[in-house]
Amino acid sequence: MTYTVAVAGASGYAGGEVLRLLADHPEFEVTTVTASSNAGRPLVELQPHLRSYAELVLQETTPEVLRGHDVVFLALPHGASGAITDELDDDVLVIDCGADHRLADEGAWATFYGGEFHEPWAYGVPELPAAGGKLRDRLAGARKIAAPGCNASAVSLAIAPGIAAGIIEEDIVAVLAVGPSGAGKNLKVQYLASELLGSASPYGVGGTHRHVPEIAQNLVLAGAAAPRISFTPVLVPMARGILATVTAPLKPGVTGGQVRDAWESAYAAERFVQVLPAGAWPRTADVLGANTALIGVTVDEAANRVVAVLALDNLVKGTAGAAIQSANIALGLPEGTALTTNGVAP
Ligand SMILES: NC(=O)C1=CN([C@@H]2O[C@H](COP(=O)(O)OP(=O)(O)OC[C@H]3O[C@@H](n4cnc5c(N)ncnc54)[C@H](OP(=O)(O)O)[C@@H]3O)[C@@H](O)[C@H]2O)C=CC1
Ligand SMILES: CC(=O)N[C@@H](CCC(=O)OP(=O)(O)O)C(=O)O
Repeated sequence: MTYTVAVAGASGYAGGEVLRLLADHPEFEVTTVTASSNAGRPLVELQPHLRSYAELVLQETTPEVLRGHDVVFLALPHGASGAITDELDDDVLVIDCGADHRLADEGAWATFYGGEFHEPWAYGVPELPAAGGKLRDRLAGARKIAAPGCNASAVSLAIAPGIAAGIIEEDIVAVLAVGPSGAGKNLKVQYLASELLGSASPYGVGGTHRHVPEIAQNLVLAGAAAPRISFTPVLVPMARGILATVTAPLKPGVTGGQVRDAWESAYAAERFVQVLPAGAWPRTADVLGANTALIGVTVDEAANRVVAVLALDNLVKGTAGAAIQSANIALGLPEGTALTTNGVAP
């Protein structure tokens, strides 16, 4: 069967990546692409690397334009999708790459985002441990899916095995090296090459970053009671990629062997989340363009902390790949359709 697909926000980074991956999807046919200020322009003017879509012209992002498709991917700024999703039919599969349908806690939404609150949807990180199973179970048959924040998925996937196994304290410290494409095609001065190159620049420091409540929500799903999360992202000069270093204290008596077992068993059956052999550490260069998250894990004996290091591509496993993987699950298609574990190197 062929599903007709609309991609809203197709002139942006996340929408562009959805399109790049969907070009290899045998069951999805993209018939409509939309934008805002760039509506009316040919898609390839904005996305010159997407040659297979040469015939498509960006339309306005309205419910009327998006209606009539089997699947709609929304890659709009947060706050812009809620009004549109309210107008689409219940049986249409909608995957929102923005934050509007991620949080269940209205208070957290008001604190970290503000504006109108929208109901939470099934969360698009299939491999996350949740209540003895995986979030994948909640995506099967879903028609409304919230794709994750890229930093939130990196931190959550890195540390959730320790929470699910009950072997770490709920006192998480995460420091991330992140590429500027996570911020979208943003014209802010801090994303200029002259500001980024040759520097590492922290932002969202001190518990203020919007992904803190999203990570907490994920870890509660994995079995935490009231996790404390210290989260510090650092912009570094690489176009895309996240390297998350996440640590937490071990509960008394927990051994290195138990840690390795917890991480390996959590992801043993997963194709897109892989735990590296002891002593091996992931690099962002190994996951660029791939839907893979790679994890290295060890115990720092002197500090009595587990140290998990995870690399993913913010635009693939952190957004567009997660969105497509989740859509595949929702429709009962092979989960990895149009997705690869192979990166682009060097
Ligand atoms: N970049 C990343 O790594 C990740 C992004 N996301 C999320 O994906 C979404 C898109 O992000 P990203 O692609 O990075 O952002 P971009 O800024 O690159 O793209 C934004 C897109 O939305 C369109 N747009 C802007 N304003 C409006 C509006 N008011 N109504 C409708 N469309 C509008 C733009 O159109 P035009 O070009 O015409 O202005 C463009 O197509 C965001 O919610 C983001 O948080 C999630 C995880 C990771
Ligand atoms: C470099 C940079 O600014 N990155 C973004 C990542 C955004 C993301 O993951 O998406 P959502 O906004 O949809 O949550 C940030 O840290 O906010």
